[in-house]
Amino acid sequence: MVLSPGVGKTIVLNGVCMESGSRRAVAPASHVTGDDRRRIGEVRDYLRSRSDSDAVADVLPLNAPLEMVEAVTENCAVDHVGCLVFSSDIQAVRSHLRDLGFRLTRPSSGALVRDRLAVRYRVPETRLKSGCLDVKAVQAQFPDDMSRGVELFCVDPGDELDALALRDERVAQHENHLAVRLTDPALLEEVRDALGRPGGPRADGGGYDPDHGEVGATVLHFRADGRTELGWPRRLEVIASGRHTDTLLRHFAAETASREADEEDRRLLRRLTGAWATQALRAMAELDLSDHLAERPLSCAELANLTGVDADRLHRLLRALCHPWIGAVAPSGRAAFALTDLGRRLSRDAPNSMHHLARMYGDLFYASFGALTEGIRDGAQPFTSVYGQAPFDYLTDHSRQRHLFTRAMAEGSAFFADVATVVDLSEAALVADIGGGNGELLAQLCDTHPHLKCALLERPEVIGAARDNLDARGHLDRCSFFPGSFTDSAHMPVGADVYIVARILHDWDDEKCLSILRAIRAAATTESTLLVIERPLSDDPSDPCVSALWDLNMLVNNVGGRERTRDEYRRLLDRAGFTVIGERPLRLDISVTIARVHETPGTARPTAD
Ligand SMILES: C[S@@+](CC[C@H](N)C(=O)[O-])C[C@H]1O[C@@H](n2cnc3c(N)ncnc32)[C@H](O)[C@@H]1O
Repeated sequence: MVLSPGVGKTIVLNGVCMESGSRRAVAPASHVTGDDRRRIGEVRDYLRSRSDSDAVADVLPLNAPLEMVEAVTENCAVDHVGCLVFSSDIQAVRSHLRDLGFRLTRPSSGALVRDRLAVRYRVPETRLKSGCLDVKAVQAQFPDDMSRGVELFCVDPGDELDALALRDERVAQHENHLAVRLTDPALLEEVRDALGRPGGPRADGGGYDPDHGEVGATVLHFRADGRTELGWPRRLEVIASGRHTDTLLRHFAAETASREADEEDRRLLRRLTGAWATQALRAMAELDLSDHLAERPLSCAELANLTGVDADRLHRLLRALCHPWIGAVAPSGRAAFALTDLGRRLSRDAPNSMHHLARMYGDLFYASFGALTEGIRDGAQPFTSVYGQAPFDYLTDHSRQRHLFTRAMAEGSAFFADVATVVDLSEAALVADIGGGNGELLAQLCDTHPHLKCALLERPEVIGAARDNLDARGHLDRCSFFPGSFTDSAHMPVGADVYIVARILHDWDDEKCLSILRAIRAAATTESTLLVIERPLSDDPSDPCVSALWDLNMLVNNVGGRERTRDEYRRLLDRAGFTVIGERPLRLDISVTIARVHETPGTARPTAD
C-alpha cells in the first residue's frame, strides 16, 4: 500500500497483475504507433548516452547547487527512465521492447500514474472506481546493462481521457521521469534532505512498493519547474530498497507544505490579475470574437482576417482566453480555437448574452474602479472624480455609454424571468416599473401575463430604448411611458396595482430613496403593492453572497449608493409609508421584497418632499 498526499487517498501501487507474456499470443508490433516508437526510441537513446551525473543534472532545477547534484550522483545510479505510451495493447508494447533488444522484467502497477492523470484531467472519482481509466506498466532492461532500463506506462487512447487530454499528454509528456537507485538505502534520508534544500526540486508523491525486489522499495518522487533539453519535465524518482516509513512521511509533509504555498500563491495571483481577465474578456467582446466563432472553430489567421487585427497579437489574446483562469476559448484541432460555453455568452445574440456587461465592466466601470482607493481614503466619489460628472448625468450626456449601460443592465437580469412566477400578479391590471431601464422586466411580465397593462417611468433619454425593446417584443400597445424623474410625484403613473423598483434603491442614499418611495406612495392607492428587487446584504460577513462586492460597486459608481440589509430596507419602507409583508428569493442572491401601503387607520398619505 502506498500513501500519496498528491491525490489525497490510498493508492495500491501493485494492484495490477501482469500476465505472463510467454503464454499469450504476441500482438503485432504494428499496434505500437510510430509516435510511440519514436518516444520509446528517444528514451532508449537517452539511457545509452547519458552518464549518471549528466542524467541527474538534467532533471534537477537549472541552477541546482553543486552539492545537491553530488549528493544524488555520489549515492545513486540511474535505474530507469519512464514515459507514457498510448496503446491498449500491452502485448504489442512488450513485443516491441523485445524487438529493440530489451529484456522484460517484473510487471508493475500504473495506479500512481492513473491517479495523476485523473487529477490532471478531472476524471470523476466514480468513473475511476468503475475502472474506466486503466494504466498498465511494463518494465524492461538492457541485456548488456541490467542496471538500467525503461518503464512504460500504457494508457488506452480510447479510455476516459478526451482528445484534448491525450494531445496535451503527447505534447507535454508530463509523465517522463528519471529514476535513480540508492546504492546504500540507509542514505535515503540524507539524499531527501539534500534535495529539500533551497534551489532543489519539490516533493511530488511517492510510496512503498512491497513487490519491488526481495524486501520491497520506498520511492520518493520530486519535480522541478521547467523542462530538460529534450523537452521532458524535470521529474526525479529516488528508489531505496526496504521500507522507510519516517522518511516517506517527512517527504509527504514537505509536499503538502509546498503545494499549499503554491496554491495560495495561485489563489492570490488569480485575484490580483482579475483586472487582466476583465480586459481580455472586454477585448474578446469588442472584437466580436464570440460572434465570429459562433458557427465553427477558426484559426487565428482566419480570425485576424475577420477582425482586421495583427495575427500575433490576436494569438496572444486567444492563448490567454484559453487559460483556465478565464476559459472563454479552447484549442480545437491542430491550430484552431473554439468557444467554450462561457465564451459563447459573449456573443451579442446568445440567449443569455453578457456581451454588453463585459464591455461595461471593462470600460466605463473599469476606470472608475481605478479610483476606489482615493474614494475610500478621501471620500471622493470615484466615478465623479474620473469622469467629472455624477453617473446618471454623465450617461445623459454620453449616448454611447448610456446605450451600453442600459443594455448591460438588461443583460445582468437573468433573475427577471422568475419575478413573474414568484409573485402573484393574477389580480393585477396595471404594473408600473419605476426606473425600468429598457423595459426588460415589463417585457417578461407581459410574456407571462397576457392580461397585464404596463407603465414605465424613466429618464427621458432612456424612454426610446424601452419603447424599442417593448415594441420588438410585441407589447408596445400594452405599455404607457412616463418620461421624468422618480423623485417627482407629478411624473408618477397613478393608481397602479403593482409598483416595482428594481435595482433602484441601491443606487441612492437614504434621503433620495425616501423621496422615490414617497413619490410612489403618493401615486399609489391603499390597495397597491410595492415590489422592491434588490440584493440584500447579509448580517453575516462570512456569507458568500455577492452583495458585499456589489456594495463596493455602488460606492464607486453611484453617489451615495449602497447595498442594504433586509432590516435597513424594512425601516426605509416603513418611513415612506409601506409595510413589508413578504420576501421571495430570486437567482444570484437577489430577492423581491413585497410591501403594502400602511394599513393603520388615519395614516396620512405621505407626499413627496
Ligand atoms: C441600475 S438601473 C436599473 C434599471 C432597471 N430597473 C433594472 O433593474 O434593470 C437604474 C435606472 O434608474 C434610472 N434613473 C436614474 N435616475 C433616474 C431618475 N431621476 N428618474 C428616473 N429614472 C432614473 C436609470 O436611467 C437606470 O435605468
